[in-house]
Amino acid sequence: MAENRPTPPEVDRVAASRAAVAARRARAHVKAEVASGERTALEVLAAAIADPIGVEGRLRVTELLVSIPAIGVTKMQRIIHRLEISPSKRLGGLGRHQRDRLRDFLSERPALRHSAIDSKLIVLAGPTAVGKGTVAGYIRENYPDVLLSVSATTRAPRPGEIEGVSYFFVSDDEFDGMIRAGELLEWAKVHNAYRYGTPRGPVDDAIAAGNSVLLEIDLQGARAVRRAMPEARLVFLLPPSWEELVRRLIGRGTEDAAEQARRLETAKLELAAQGEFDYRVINHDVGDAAREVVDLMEISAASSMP
Ligand SMILES: Nc1ncnc2c1ncn2[C@@H]1O[C@H](COP(=O)(O)OP(=O)(O)OP(=O)(O)O)[C@@H](O)[C@H]1O
Ligand SMILES: Nc1nc2c(ncn2[C@@H]2O[C@H](COP(=O)(O)O)[C@@H](O)[C@H]2O)c(=O)[nH]1
Repeated sequence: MAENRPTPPEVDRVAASRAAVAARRARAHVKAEVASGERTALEVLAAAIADPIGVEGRLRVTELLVSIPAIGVTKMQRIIHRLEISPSKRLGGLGRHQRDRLRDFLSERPALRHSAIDSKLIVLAGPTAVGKGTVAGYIRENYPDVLLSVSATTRAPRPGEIEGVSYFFVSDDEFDGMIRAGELLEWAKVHNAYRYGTPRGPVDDAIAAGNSVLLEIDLQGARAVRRAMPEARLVFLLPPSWEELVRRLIGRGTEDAAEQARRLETAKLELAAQGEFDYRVINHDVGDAAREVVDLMEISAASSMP
């Protein structure tokens, strides 16, 4: 059976592919150790410096960074750009200055060791014109530590609304594409009219980085988030009275009479569902309501106010 034996080049190829699999496993093991906190990224960097062609030395900088619980892909890309390190660089192949910059970065940021458990996801819902957008805007202006999710919508911009700040204004086809690509954490057709959805990426990144996130969405969206992320805290914003709600809707003047009537119909259903929420906040005064919502994230105003 000697003729069935692999010829020497084949033996080389088999051995090389086994070695590659073993090396990949070893690198995965190092990443798991960093992710679980068994080893710090600094310790891994030190091992790579001591042995540039060992397991740690073969690890890419990008792989090391995303193993750290507080760092998602977007944040990692920002970090390597700032440290002027190419995404293909392995730890063992870093130049002295790059190595020093990475070491300084890792040692100066103890907060990076915090896990996603520190983050808070707050969902702010409530009937039309209660002031959700106004309160969320106040939080964006005055509490910069809170990430305000920017939704995608198929409705047209209102005067003064800004693309990428108020919403991502997309066509029906683009919205379909986002759903198909799994880019939305939740989405709903609101007031039986247009579709609205929460882009998943920025929310995941913020939570992975230990930051707090606020979603200002409708009741259907709040229910969907509760199913997907049971740790989310659901806040229902209430008007001081029904009459005041109608006054705010009409006073805003952004909908015609038919749309106002449709929204008030939805509002009755939404008000009836307030018992499903973890907290209720009455929007008498915008600043007070915003503070109550932020307090639920346990972010101290002193550290958050500019
Ligand atoms: N505390 C408040 N006191 C008085 N007016 C308010 C208060 N909060 C918001 N408003 C006003 O109420 C109107 C509706 O507010 P806003 O557009 O923020 O509501 P919304 O809940 O986001 O509505 P929708 O769900 O329809 O988008 C706006 O004209 C806003 O200026
Ligand atoms: N389920 C979701 N609802 C959303 C989202 N973004 C906004 N909304 C809600 O839509 C209505 C109407 O908003 P408007 O700006 O047209 O007045 C309001 O209740 C919002 O809270 C979302 O991403 N998902």
